[in-house]
Amino acid sequence: MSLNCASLVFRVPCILGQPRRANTTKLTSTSYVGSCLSTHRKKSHQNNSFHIFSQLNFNQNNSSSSVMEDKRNLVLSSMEPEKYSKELDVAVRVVQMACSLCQKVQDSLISKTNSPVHSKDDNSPVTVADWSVQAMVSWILSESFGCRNVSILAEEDVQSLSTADATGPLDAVVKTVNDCLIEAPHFGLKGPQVPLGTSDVLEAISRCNSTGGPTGRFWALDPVDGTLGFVRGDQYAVALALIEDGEVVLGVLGCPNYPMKKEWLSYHHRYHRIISKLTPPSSESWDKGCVIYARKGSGEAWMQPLHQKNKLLAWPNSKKPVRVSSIDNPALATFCEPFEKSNSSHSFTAGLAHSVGLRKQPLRVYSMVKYAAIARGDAEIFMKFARTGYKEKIWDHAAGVIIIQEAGGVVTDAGGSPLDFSKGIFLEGLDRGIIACAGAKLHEKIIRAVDASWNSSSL
Ligand SMILES: Nc1ncnc2c1ncn2[C@@H]1O[C@H](COP(=O)(O)OS(=O)(=O)O)[C@@H](OP(=O)(O)O)[C@H]1O
Repeated sequence: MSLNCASLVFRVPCILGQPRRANTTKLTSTSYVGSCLSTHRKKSHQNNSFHIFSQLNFNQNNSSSSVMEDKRNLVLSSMEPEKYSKELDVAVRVVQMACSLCQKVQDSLISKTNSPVHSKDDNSPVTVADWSVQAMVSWILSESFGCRNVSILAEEDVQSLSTADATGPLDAVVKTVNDCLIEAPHFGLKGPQVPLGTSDVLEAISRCNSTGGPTGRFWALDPVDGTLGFVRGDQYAVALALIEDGEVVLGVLGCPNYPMKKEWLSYHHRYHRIISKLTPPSSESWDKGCVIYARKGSGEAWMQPLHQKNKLLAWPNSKKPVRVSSIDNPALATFCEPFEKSNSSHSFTAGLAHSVGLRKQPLRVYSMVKYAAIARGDAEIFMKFARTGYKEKIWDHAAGVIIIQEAGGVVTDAGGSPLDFSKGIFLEGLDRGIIACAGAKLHEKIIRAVDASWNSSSL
């Protein structure tokens, strides 16, 4: 694995870990501004330390040896790579690989040469891509950090794939995983020396058996988020987050069909495909798809284009910063919500939208691409109100939440409390729904409207 360290050598450690907010704390505009200020302070700290480093070099010849030793120690301690830099490097590369894998499977699904759609016990469609991404990510993370150091909580379980009537899908998964891993060097990662066998693939999937919790470190993976969008040829995402002691510290979101023209988000992806076929390829290689990522406490979120076939992944050279929109006028704001009304009450959000003065039609998009849209500044609000009794899973939100927060936005439950990733697989204690906004002003308006509508309905 070639870790890109060039940019790290002269950088000082970024102070991670903002003070943990108690789960009962409501997020207000003041706490939001507070988090922006702490980010600013961290940046000043970085600049100061860089200054100290230059100063020490300049004075070196005039110093006594013991003073020089002290200074050298000071410099060495400030040259430590940023925390989680290797984890972020590997996570971005492996999500790039996963996007490439998914694109191939989705293309074959659309061309109908074979049909990789299968049914899980709960009748939701699950694809070869789900299992293959999970196996591939699990294998790469284990190789990069050592099996014993990697704990993964992921969506797919191995049982349905290892039964006798699943030999067709299993063979397809093994082939898909190996076809993907052979490309690992293009992504700056090391693949296996010999192709993985069936038992290796099953083992990689079954290794993702973490149950999360408040202590220790684990990865949360949704191999293909928005399965319905995926099988319909529309939006979906690959989501990978690193959670440490109950806090999300890294988030990486691959969005292979994210259109570069934001208006196209509201069109069915079929339209994008037809137009792409009708128009000759332009010199603009970045026409759709991106990987977005953020590290806790950095105050920054980034996106990069999808890896180009047969090229070496140029990362982080190709990254661009993303920032939430500055629109705080509800009449100009775009709000997104789940595509399926069974996943979120469209009528309730329509009422809320009306009461806070949102005027635009809702943008219904599958998967965590909605989080990406807020982080990139293409939409201002995301609301999800699942039916009573449904428990949100952490892999459906962890990566998106940290990316929006570091891009300058606010994410809470509908009562204004932060989402709690420390309670295992589910977002326990979630109050009614999830609200993500580009800014504190819009967020407060929506929280107030939710409260008002709840109170009036209980009268
Ligand atoms: N009943 C119900 N209510 C709420 N949420 C549910 C429900 N059932 C499933 N899920 C989870 O929602 C994930 C898809 O959420 P989205 O916001 O992407 O919805 S939608 O696909 O746009 O309709 C979906 O993710 P995937 O399974 O990865 O597709 C599920 O984790």
